[in-house]
Amino acid sequence: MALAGRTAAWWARLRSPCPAATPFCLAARLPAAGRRRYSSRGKEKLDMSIYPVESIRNFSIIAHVDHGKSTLADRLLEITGTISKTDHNKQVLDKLQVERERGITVKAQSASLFYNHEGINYLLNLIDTPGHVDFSYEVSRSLSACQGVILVVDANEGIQAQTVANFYLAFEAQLSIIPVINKIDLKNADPERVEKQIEKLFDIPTDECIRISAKKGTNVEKVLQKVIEKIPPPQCNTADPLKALVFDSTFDHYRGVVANVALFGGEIAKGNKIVSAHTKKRYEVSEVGILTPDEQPTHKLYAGQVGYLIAGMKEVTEAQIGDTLFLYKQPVEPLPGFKSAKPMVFAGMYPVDQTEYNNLKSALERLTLNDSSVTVHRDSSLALGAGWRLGFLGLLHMEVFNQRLEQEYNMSVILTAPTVPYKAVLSSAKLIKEYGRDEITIINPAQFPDKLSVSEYLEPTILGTIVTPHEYIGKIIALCQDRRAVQKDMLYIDENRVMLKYLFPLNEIVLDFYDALKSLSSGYASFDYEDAGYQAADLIKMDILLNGNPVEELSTIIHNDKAYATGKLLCERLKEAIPRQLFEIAIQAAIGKKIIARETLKAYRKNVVAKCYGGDITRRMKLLKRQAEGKRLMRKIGNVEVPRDAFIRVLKRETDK
Ligand SMILES: Nc1nc2c(ncn2[C@@H]2O[C@H](COP(=O)(O)OP(=O)(O)OP(=O)(O)O)[C@@H](O)[C@H]2O)c(=O)[nH]1
Repeated sequence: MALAGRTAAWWARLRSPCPAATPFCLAARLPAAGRRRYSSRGKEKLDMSIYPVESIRNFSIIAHVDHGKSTLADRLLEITGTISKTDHNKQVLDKLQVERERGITVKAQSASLFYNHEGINYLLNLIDTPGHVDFSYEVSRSLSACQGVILVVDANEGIQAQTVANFYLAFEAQLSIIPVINKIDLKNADPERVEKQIEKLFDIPTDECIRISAKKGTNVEKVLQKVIEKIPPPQCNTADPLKALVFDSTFDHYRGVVANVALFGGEIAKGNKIVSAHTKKRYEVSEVGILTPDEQPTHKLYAGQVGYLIAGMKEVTEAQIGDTLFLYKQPVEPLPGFKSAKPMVFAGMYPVDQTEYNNLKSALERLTLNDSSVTVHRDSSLALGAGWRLGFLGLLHMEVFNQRLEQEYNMSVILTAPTVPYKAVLSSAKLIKEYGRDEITIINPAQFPDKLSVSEYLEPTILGTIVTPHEYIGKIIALCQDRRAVQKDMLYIDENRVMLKYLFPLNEIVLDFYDALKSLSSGYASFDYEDAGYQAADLIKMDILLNGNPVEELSTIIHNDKAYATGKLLCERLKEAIPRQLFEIAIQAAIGKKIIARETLKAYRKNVVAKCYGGDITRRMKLLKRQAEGKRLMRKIGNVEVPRDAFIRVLKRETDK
C-alpha cells in the first residue's frame, strides 16, 4: 500500500510515542518468568490500527543449534521494552520445560515487538525457530509468515551444517537475509574468517555482516535497524477480504485451540464469523490478540499483522497448520499450504502397566494436540499388550515427546526400537488386491511382506550435509562408507573447514550416526539432512527365536549386509536379559528358515521351597505365592519365561549403542 494519501491524523498516530514507552507499557504487565497459560485474562485490549502494513516487519531468526538465536531474541525483546531486563529472562521464548532443561528450542514461538525508529513506530513480529534438524519442519513453517530472516552464525564455530540448510530454506523462500555474526565477545572469536565463509558459500558481501554479542547486547540495536531497513513490509491490504494463514496452533485446556495466524489481507475481530478453507467448518471468533510473547488481546488484527485467535475449535486438527481462514460468505483463494510433516522414525509405545492404558491414551491425545507432527496408530503386541505405533520427525523428537509425556502428564511408557518407513512394490496379485494398491509403506516389521510377493523393496534416503575441520575428514569418510553412504560433493569452506554431502540410507543415520560423528570429530563436526526420496534396497526381516518360537517384538527390518552382525548382537543381549530356567534355551537369529546366529542359555532350577522341606506350610505357601507373582511379570514364549522388561532392555540398548 502506498504511503501517499494518508491523512494527517494517521501520520500523527504513527509518530506518537511508542506504546512500549508509555503507561501502556507491556513490559510492566508481564511477569518476568513462569508465565501462566491463561495469560490474556483481564488484560486491556490494544488498538492495533496504529500499525499499518508499512510499519510492519515480519521476520525470523535462523541458525545452527546453539549459535544464539534464543539469546538474541531475548535481547531484542529487552531493547524494545517487551520484557524487562532481569536475569530471569533467559530464553523467554523457550516456554516448555523440556526446552529449558535441554537448552534447545522445540516449538517455534512468536512475539510482537514495538520499536520506535527515527520517530516512526514499528511493529516487529519475531518468530523464534528451533535449530535441531528434527524440527526443521517448524522452521520452514515459520518462514512462511515472514518476509526476512536474521541468519545467526557463531563467531567461533563458523558456518555449520544447519547454517547451510537454514540459509537455503530462507533463500528458496526469497526472503531478505541479514547475516549476523554472534559471540564476538568469545576469546576465540574470528568474525573475519566467518565473514569470508559467508561470502564464499552464500555470496553475501563481507561488509553486510553485523558483528554482535547477543549475550552482552553489543550491536544488537544495529540488527533491529537493519530489520527495518532491509526487510520489506508484507504485501497486503486491510481493505481486501480476510485471508489468515494458520502457521501454528496450540491447545489450551480452558479455551480450546489457540491458532497463530498471519493476516495476508483484511482484518479480524471478536464476533466475526470465519470459515476454515480446509474443513469448511464455521466458527465465531471469541478473542484475537498478539503475542508479547504472552497473549495480549487486541480489538482487531489487521492485514500484515501476526497474532493469535480463539474461535471455539476443540481440536488442533481443526486449525490445520497451513490452513486459510476467511470470513463467512466472503470466500478467498486459499494460500498455498505446507507440505505435511513426514514422520521419519516409527516406534511402538506401550504403557508399563496395562491398567494405565486409558490414562496413557488420554495423555497421548492431549499431547498430540500440541504436537500435530506426531502420527498415532493403534497397535498391539503379545508381550507388551495394547499400545500404539507412533511416527516422529526424528530420534530427538521421539525423546522430547517421551520426556514431555513424563513431565507434563506423569506417564512412563515403554518405547520399542525405532524403525524407518520402508516400502515394498508388490508383485503378488493377492496382496495387491488385499491392499488395493501395488506399493505399501511398512512401519512395523510385523507387516513385512515375503520376498516372493514383492518385486522390489525400497528404503528412505536423505541427503546429509557434514561440516568438519579437515583433520577429521579421513575418519568421517570411513564412517560414511560403513553406513552405505555415497559421496555427492566435497567443498572447502575455508583453508581448514570442509563441507561434505552424502546420500545416506535413513536407517543408517537414524539411531546413532550423529553420536558417532561427534565422538570421532571430538564434537567439531556438524550434521544436517534433508529428505531425498526412496531407493531400491536388499532388505530382509530378521526374526529372533527362543527354542524355535519367534519373538515378534524383536523382529527387525535390516539391510542384508548388516544382518549377521545385528543378529549376533541381539542374541548376546537376550542371553544376558533372560534368567536361566529349568531347561536349556536356544536363542537364535533367523532370516526365513535360515539361522544366522545362536546363543545357548544353560538350564538352572531355582527351587524356592527347597529350604523349607519339613518347614511349616504357611511359609511354603507364601513363597509359592511370591513365585507366582514373579511369573506374572513374565511373558511365555513357547515354554520359555521371558521378563517383560527384557525386550525393552535388549531394544533400548540397541538405541543406546
Ligand atoms: N559468549 C557468548 N555466549 C553466547 C552468546 N549468545 C549466546 N550465547 C550462549 O550460547 C548458548 C546457546 O545460546 P541459545 O541462545 O540457547 O542458542 P540457540 O541457537 O537458541 O539454541 P537452540 O534453541 O537449541 O537452537 C547459551 O549458553 C548462550 O548463553 C554471545 O554473544 N556470547
